[in-house]
Amino acid sequence: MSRFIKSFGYAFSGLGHAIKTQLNFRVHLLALALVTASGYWIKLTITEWLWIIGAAGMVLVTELLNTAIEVLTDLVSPELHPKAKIIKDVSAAAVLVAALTAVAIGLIILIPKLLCHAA
Ligand SMILES: Nc1ncnc2c1ncn2[C@@H]1O[C@H](COP(=O)(O)OP(=O)(O)OP(=O)(O)O)[C@@H](O)[C@H]1O
Repeated sequence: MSRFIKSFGYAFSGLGHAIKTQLNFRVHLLALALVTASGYWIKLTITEWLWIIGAAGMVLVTELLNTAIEVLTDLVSPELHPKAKIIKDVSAAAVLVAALTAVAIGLIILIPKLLCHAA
């Protein structure tokens, strides 16, 4: 049981590292806070919340994996290397695709509801 609890500690330590070192991760958390506040204000349905949670989770997970991949790349290839560049660029592209998908989902859900609310 204590090993199980310890593994949570390691995971939270990783989360703390990403929050401390990754500006993008903090920006994603801020965006999530804003979407959550707007979601409460415009009273999203359960289905709409599920889409928002799924999209946000996908962005945060890819950002965490990107952070891990960057650190691993720096560890195994401290010197500049064309393959290290590809690894980091493709990993960053994964975050970009996840973020663009989340923005599209967010806009499709939020814009019509915000317009209805404002009218
Ligand atoms: N070892 C390397 N060899 C070749 N190109 C690299 C290497 N390290 C970084 N690069 C290039 O520089 C870009 C930025 O690298 P960097 O390590 O600063 O990543 P980053 O995304 O800015 O990380 P962070 O979010 O931690 O600032 C990479 O996407 C890659 O194109």
